[in-house]
Amino acid sequence: MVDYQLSNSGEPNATTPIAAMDQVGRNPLLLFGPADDSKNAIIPWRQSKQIPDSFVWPHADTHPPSSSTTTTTELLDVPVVDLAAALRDAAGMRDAAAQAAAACASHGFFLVTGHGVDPALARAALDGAAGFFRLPLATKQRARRVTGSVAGYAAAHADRFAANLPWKETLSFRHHHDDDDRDAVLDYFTSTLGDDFKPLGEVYQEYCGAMEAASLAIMEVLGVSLGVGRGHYRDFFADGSSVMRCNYYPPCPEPDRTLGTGPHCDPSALTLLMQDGGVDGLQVLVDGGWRPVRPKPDELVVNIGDTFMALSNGRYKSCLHRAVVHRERERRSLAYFLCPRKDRVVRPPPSTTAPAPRLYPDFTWADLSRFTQRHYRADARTLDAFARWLGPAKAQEIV
Ligand SMILES: C=C1C[C@]23C[C@H]1CC[C@H]2[C@]1(C)CCC[C@@](C)(C(=O)O)[C@H]1[C@@H]3C(=O)O
Ligand SMILES: O=C(O)CCC(=O)C(=O)O
Ligand SMILES: [Fe+2]
Repeated sequence: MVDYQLSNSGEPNATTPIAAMDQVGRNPLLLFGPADDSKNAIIPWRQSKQIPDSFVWPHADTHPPSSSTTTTTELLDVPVVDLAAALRDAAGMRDAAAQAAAACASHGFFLVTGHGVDPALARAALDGAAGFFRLPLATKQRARRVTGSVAGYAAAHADRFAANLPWKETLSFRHHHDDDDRDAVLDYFTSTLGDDFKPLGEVYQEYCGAMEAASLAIMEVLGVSLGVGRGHYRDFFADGSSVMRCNYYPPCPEPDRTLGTGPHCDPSALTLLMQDGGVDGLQVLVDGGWRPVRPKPDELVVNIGDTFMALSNGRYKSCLHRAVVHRERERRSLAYFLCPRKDRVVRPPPSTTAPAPRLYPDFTWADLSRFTQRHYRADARTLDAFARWLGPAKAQEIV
């Protein structure tokens, strides 16, 4: 357990994380110095009153807009799975598995409580993201994402796409166990951003560990719910190569014409999402309508992704979701994308396929990750497009 009390590293300025001392002695706040929007103003898309054309999304994707008062934007009554109860005894596991099964078979998402993530750690991770995105662009660019890699800082993905740009900045990094690297996240922060970012790297190293532990516990529940036992999926993901992403959605002058994240299914297996302080943004497509999801502060949002849909032979649905933005309010979220080790073969256990036919060919996470980083922008149809991309030879294997 790291102490979130950060040490002062040199003169405080807008690029240097500094400690937030408090009387209690364990204040998780990370402060990066005063917000200085003049430094961020060099991000051209945040300057004018009208959004640039490249940020305008098709009507079909933005409709109904976030400001709409139609009934489709009513909050959803989402099942809440108590993870602590599931791990405590057989009755708790039975209840959790039944709730998860119903949610995953219909729209692919549910909420989780009892996940064991220290609230101070969660606060430090959320505040750390707030501080990072307030930094001058030049500092954030030290971690600039390079083509083909999922890791790095990206402003609107403008380096990758020419149209339908998302109104967001992101910082992503891998959480993996390759070569027994126990501190992959921490090493990423110090090697890309510099030693001043060690405290922030420590926070995210520990946060990723907590997210992984919660994800593996959820995998036990999903294994029970699909009748393949607690260990099947848990073991499959135990040495995973996951991705953590901090999302920042700035206020937007025309929120109804753009999106923070367009309609998509996550290509990964499972997503654990934490949203910051009371600003709605995540919407899930249920029965043809976009429905906002507003968890309580101690709840995580869990989405099934394409890789788990394949691992359950389509019995569990990859969740179709999007994130809307606001005129006055900024919003942050933290997403932990659970992924298998890169070379693991994604193949559903036999009991999920018989008598149903196999729906997707065998693939590795390395292949699907490459597909989304180099060939196809993940959307609502990634898995089908990927199966076609793998080619007829692969398709024949599944008949
Ligand atoms: C493997 C990944 C690709 C994306 C990041 C992770 C998991 C989710 C994917 C993404 C968020 C789905 C929507 C489109 C995307 C381009 C985005 O808006 O960021 C996707 C990510 C990506 O390719 O960077
Ligand atoms: O910010 C959100 O609420 C959702 C983000 C998301 O869907 C993603 O990063 O994949
Ligand atoms: Fe997503």
